[in-house]
Amino acid sequence: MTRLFNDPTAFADEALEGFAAAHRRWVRSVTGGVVRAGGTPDGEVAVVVGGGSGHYPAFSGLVGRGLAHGAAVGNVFASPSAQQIRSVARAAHGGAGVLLMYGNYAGDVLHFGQAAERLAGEGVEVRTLAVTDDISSAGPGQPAERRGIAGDLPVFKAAAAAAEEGLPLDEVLRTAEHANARTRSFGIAFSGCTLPGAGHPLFTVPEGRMAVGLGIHGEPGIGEEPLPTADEAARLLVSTLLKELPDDVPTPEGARTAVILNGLGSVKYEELFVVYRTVAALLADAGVEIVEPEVGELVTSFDMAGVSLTLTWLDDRLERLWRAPADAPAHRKGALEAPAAASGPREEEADDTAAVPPASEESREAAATVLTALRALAGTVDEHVEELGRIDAVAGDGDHGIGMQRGSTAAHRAAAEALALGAGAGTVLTRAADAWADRAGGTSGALWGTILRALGTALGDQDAPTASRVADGVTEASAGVRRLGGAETGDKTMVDALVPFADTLADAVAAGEPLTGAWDRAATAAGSAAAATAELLPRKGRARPHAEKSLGTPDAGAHSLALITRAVHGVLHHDH
Ligand SMILES: Nc1ncnc2c1ncn2[C@@H]1O[C@H](COP(=O)(O)OP(=O)(O)O)[C@@H](O)[C@H]1O
Ligand SMILES: O=C(COP(=O)(O)O)[C@@H](O)CO
Repeated sequence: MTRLFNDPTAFADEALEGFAAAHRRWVRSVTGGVVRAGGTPDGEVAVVVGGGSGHYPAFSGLVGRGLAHGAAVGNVFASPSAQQIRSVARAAHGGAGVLLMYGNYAGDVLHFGQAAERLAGEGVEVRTLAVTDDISSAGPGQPAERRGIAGDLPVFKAAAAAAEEGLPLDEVLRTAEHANARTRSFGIAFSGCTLPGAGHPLFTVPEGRMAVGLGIHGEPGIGEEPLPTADEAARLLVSTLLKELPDDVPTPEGARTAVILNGLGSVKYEELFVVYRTVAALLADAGVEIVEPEVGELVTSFDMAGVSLTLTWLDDRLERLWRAPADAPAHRKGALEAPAAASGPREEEADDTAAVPPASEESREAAATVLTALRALAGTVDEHVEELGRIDAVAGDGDHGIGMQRGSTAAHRAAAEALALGAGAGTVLTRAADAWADRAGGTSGALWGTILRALGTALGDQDAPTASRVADGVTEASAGVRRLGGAETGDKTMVDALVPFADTLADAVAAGEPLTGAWDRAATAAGSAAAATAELLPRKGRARPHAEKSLGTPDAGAHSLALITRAVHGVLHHDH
């Protein structure tokens, strides 16, 4: 249960504010997150990490000398937006390039990827690395599909220590890739977590049972077994990880590992120590030498009761980096030398959103209808916020309602501001697109940003918004979402509703049907397709590791898209 909060939608922002106020010796707040208080030494590669809130000390608590140079911090269980990441990366950049590091979640991959593109376009040398240590999230043959959990710490640290040694960007990246390839985690859980403001946990584990193969977003485990003793838990964790050694570690005998026994939020330190006692003994029995173990909370999931074991199989180089001194709010070891010279805080950019491009009278009239449609969109999301969260919690992380609400509210507000400045339909939509992606983060933030932007580009600020321009915009939105997310129909994502929506609209408009009737037909197609996703097994996104659990429940993103298209039809219908 999360008891202490004000407005649940402000929880992440308020927590970050308090964190920064309490840790001024280490960090400085910037738009989108925090950077080291002392800045990045000139000429040093900056390691910028990030992810959703709800995982403290990941990610802000890992910013400090010997560890990350900055952290982009998203909403609860949602990736930070590309804009936040870009802002933190620019503030952390010490002139030698930036390595962006994050867990391998759909929203993170989309937003960090977009941020990397923007930074590169601005002349910042940038590389990305997604941590993939959780062996329960995909088989050994699909390492790139695995998600990042407590293995974040050793992989981030290897990269940051390599940066501190003065290595160039590509060497820092290679070091991070090597550390990631040699890091494996596995976990178990006894109860799920409750998001701020929610009345019940994202999942429950029956009395006397444990979930095996946990995620860090209260995702249910991939299996269930009887509740173990501490020794049995230790045996399960160790034996599972010893069965999957990295390719270049032929046997545990004589190997050396960094070991992390991580508490997920409500397992007591003493309980962790009781488990660690046996973990250490079992590893010793297998001939493994433990190097500087960590037992405590390093990547959490609110009040989830769970524990995970991480092993990073060391070679001489990785061992030196793991042992290197660090001084971050949540991870300190060794003694650091005097800091190298760092440039002062980099200026935040001025807000250039005031002026809008000139627009024709026709386009400004259309912009008023767009605003009404965005109001209806936000209204239907508000009305269904709990239902969307409930659907997402079946096999995902339960935040779809909250994310859509933050995004659609911000989009409506930005659109209203642009309209008041005299913007045309295209600019109103592109401002709404940016606001949605920037405020919401998460997978749906990136995808809805893409949808609104495609529509805005198709409508422009000069021409009349004809039915065929709208249909072209929706067709481009459908292509853009598939390009960005890599999902196709049948993967159980919003694409399953978006493609039939776009295709039906385009066909009806091409057949000469007026926009309102064509949209009606398309919204009906989206509704049926969204309902039919209940019978699909997810192949993308957060729900994938829990495929069977999601059978019988539609995809949250497909359902919200269908609700939105129907609400927008109400506006078109009313207008004509
Ligand atoms: N690769 C993808 N392409 C298109 N849509 C996706 C993809 N991955 C996930 N989704 C959609 O995103 C929805 C979840 O959105 P959101 O709650 O923002 O996710 P998260 O919490 O994982 O960031 C899913 O229900 C699905 O419709
Ligand atoms: O949830 C996180 C980011 O992934 P999404 O796919 O946006 O949910 C975050 O908590 C871990 O980085």
